[in-house]
Amino acid sequence: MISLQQVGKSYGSAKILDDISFEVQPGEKVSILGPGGCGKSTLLKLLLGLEKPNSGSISLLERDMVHASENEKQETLRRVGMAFQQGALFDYMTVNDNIRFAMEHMTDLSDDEMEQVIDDLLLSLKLPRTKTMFPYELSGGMKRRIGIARALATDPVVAIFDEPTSGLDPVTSTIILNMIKELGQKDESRTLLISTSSVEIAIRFADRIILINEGRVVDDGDWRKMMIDGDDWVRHFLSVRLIGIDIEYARELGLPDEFIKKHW
Ligand SMILES: Nc1ncnc2c1ncn2[C@@H]1O[C@H](COP(=O)(O)OP(=O)(O)OP(=O)(O)O)[C@@H](O)[C@H]1O
Repeated sequence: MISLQQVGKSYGSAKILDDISFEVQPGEKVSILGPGGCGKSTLLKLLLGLEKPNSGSISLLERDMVHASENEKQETLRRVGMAFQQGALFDYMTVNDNIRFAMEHMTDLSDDEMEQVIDDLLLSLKLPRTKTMFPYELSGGMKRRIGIARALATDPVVAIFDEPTSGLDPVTSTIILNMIKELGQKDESRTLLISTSSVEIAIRFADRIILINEGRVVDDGDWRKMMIDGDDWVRHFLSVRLIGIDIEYARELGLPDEFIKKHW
């Protein structure tokens, strides 16, 4: 489904990604976690073929994204939903037209079918009244939700969300996180990837975390295991942001007993 092998990327003399390798199987839910500036967005851009790596191979839905032509990439991206952090909506289009634009380009739905999908999505987001509004009339959280709705409107096999909750308040973050999770639960075969610098968001989203630091994969697997068995940096990175949260919430998140006993 997704495979990166020994991928490296530099901008000028700055090495941004180094020897990145991992695979994601169909239906997997994965959080790509790492501190700000560690290279997460760059990694997603490479995966989507929006940028080229300096070395290594990248395959998405069986397509070699390094050597594919623009047409071949577009063909593959028709089956992929994506919402980037700065994934701005088109300012001059209404919410309806923003979502419709994606569907017109990426699906073969009829006008009526598109209308139905948009109405259903906006209803499930509790944003039906935004349909005829322009982006400048929406709050930051609403725009983000519409951006995610747009990524989902095409019913993608793989959906990729870059920092879906950054800069949003906890309540809006939870709404968005649940929205993406529900999407996975509705169709278990759908592969979902998010990137985030929030440990809490990462572990709430998926069991599997690919942990990146300074452009390298430092750990990959179940976060509960990482909390106990990871190296010093991994354990520190995961714990420092969680220690001190309410103990009930710590249990709700599913933090391992051993971890709770040690830190609370
Ligand atoms: N086009 C570019 N030219 C030069 N440097 C770049 C370019 N794009 C990204 N970088 C640099 O690459 C590094 C990684 O950036 P990237 O946006 O991938 O990280 P990130 O982990 O997504 O960070 P954040 O969570 O803050 O968005 C940063 O130091 C950034 O300045």
